This record gives sequence, C-alpha cells and structure tokens, in this order.
Amino acid sequence: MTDQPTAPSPPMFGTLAVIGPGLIGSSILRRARRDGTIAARLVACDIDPAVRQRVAELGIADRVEADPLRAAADADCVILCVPVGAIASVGARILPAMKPGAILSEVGSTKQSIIAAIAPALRPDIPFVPTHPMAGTEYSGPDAGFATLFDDRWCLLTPLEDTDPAATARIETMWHHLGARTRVMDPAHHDRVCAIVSHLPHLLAFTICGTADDLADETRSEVLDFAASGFRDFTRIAASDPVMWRDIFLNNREALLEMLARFMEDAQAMARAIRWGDEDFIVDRIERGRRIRRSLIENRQA
Ligand SMILES: NC(=O)c1ccc[n+]([C@@H]2O[C@H](COP(=O)([O-])OP(=O)(O)OC[C@H]3O[C@@H](n4cnc5c(N)ncnc54)[C@H](O)[C@@H]3O)[C@@H](O)[C@H]2O)c1
Ligand SMILES: O=C(O)C(=O)C[C@]1(C(=O)O)C=C[C@@H](O)C=C1
Repeated sequence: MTDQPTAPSPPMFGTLAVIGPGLIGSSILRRARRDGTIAARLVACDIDPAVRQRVAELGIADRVEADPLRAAADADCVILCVPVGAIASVGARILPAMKPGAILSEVGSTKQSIIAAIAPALRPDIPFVPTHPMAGTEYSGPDAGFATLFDDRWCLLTPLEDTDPAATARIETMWHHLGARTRVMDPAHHDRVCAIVSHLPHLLAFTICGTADDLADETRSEVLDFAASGFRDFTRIAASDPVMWRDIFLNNREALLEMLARFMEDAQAMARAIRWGDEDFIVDRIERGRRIRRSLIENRQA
C-alpha cells in the first residue's frame, strides 16, 4: 500500500491582526509569515506612522492600518502587542468592532492589572486569552524583531475563569507554531513569578547603572570606563525601553515591592556576613548562584 499524499492543513486563522508591531509584534508577524500554518492573511496596526512605514517596507504584513478598528474588524484573532499601560484601552476600543467568535489576545508582561482594566469591556462572544512570551531583548521596534525569538522559550497563558477552553487551546497551538513551549497559570501567580525572574532584575540593573553613574559624577572619575563584563551584563538589561518598564513596574506594583523587600533582606544578610567575616554564608550564597546558572545552561535557558 502506498502512502497517500496528505493535503496541507489550512492555516489556523484566516486573518491575524497584530496591534503594535514592535519587537514582540513584528517577531510574531515574521514567524507567521515564514511558517504559513498560523494565518492566511496578516494585518499590522500601529499608532506611529514611522512604524507603519517600516512594517510596510519590511513586507511582514499583507495590510498595514493606522486605525485599530479597521485592523480588528475582519480579524479572526487580534493580538495586542502595545505597552502594558495601553493594552486595556486599545482592547476596549476594538472589542465592539470585532467579529463574533474572533479571539482577543495580548502579550503584556504583567497580567492582573490588564485583566482587571479590560474586564468591563469584554464580550461573551469574544474569548479573551492573555499571554506572556518569556522572550525578548533590550531592543524595541519593528527592526528589532526576528522569526526565531520565541524558539524554546516559555509562553505563559493566563485565561480568565470564563474564557472558552477551546480558545485557550487555539492560542496555545499558535504559540507552539511560533516556536514556544506553553504553560497555563493563574494571573496572580504569573505576576509574582515575573516579579522575581524578570521585573526585579530589571529594577536592579537600572538602579546599579544609576548608582555607578552618580559615583562617577561625585568623584569626577572614570569608573564607567573600567566596567568589565560583569557590569556590562547589567547595562544590557538597563538599555531596555523606558516606557515599557515604567508600565511594568507600575502595573505589578505589589508583587514587585514584595520581591524587592525580600531581596533587600537577603542583601542585608549578605552585608552582615561580609561585616562579620562569615565565610560559610558567603560561599553558600555564591554556590547557589552558580548552581542556578548551570541548571539554566543545562536546560538551554541561558
Ligand atoms: N520586550 C520584551 O522583552 C517583551 C517580552 C515579552 C512581552 N513584552 C510585552 O510586549 C509588549 C510590547 O513590547 P515590545 O518590546 O514589542 O515594545 P515595542 O516598543 O517594540 O513595540 C510596541 C509598539 O506598540 C506601538 N503602540 C504604542 N501604543 C499604541 C497604541 N495605543 N496603538 C497602537 N500601537 C501602539 C508602538 O508604536 C510600538 O511600535 C509590551 O506590553 C511588553 O510588556 C515585551
Ligand atoms: O532578554 C531580555 O532582554 C528581556 O528583558 C526579556 C524579558 C525578561 O526579563 O526575561 C523582559 C520582559 C518580558 O516581559 C519577558 C522577557
């Protein structure tokens, strides 16, 4: 018996609209364009005319719109890829224009405040599936995106209690096509996890750069000229977009402040060990850091 050739399955969505084709949005468009299994037609929409022009030049969307209502009207799935502080307002604006049965999703770095702010505008016939790809760089804008950004990275999904499970499953499948692994979790848990593994490290990076810069000013010396790779690793993170990180910090206030307080207690314990020459404590802390780094490398996360 010979194998019958199997017909290629149709794309998951007829039209996929990405609102905010910056680093994350343009990476979704690039992968969807290359993959072909996600959507038959790609629409991009941005508030910034320069971004719209660049997306058109890059050829990563079939249509580029200035008006989010026009972008959303015929879409089978809309993904909001704008800064956290704009997600709920853009979502509330486009929801009345969306087709019944279409899926609304977003990629914001925080979850609880977005869900609370958009809740009054949600429609029973439009499933809402919040997501958060744990992938990125310190760069922004459509030129910063790339098709492999999500490969082997986690994408966290935080559906609402009444989100249609079939819609959550479709968005999970879409993220698998985008290259990611997925995990469904509760929004409050998401915000605590991201506060420690993403938001606090950024806060520390912004702060340490400021402290070193102040010191350079005060001492009129060239401290920053001598920064080797340790300090440089912090500056990579500290180069991230100010609007994006302002929104993240203000929208994950409680969890971030909780993690910062815990961090300061632990830093205080290290300070005490240094003051009293507690070698075992110091070595134990450093060994923990090494173990974590090694396990991330083994799991291809670093
Ligand atoms: N950068 C990361 O590492 C990363 C990772 C995961 C999730 N996120 C989240 O993804 C989202 C986008 O981040 P990014 O890094 O791609 O940002 P980006 O700055 O590269 O892109 C955001 C785009 O949204 C557009 N925009 C802003 N307000 C708009 C509005 N009201 N209507 C239409 N377009 C608007 C901007 O012009 C810009 O082109 C944020 O919510 C961020 O928290 C970022
Ligand atoms: O790699 C980086 O530069 C990132 O900042 C990516 C990073 C992170 O902290 O890991 C930043 C914010 C996101 O919400 C998810 C991922």
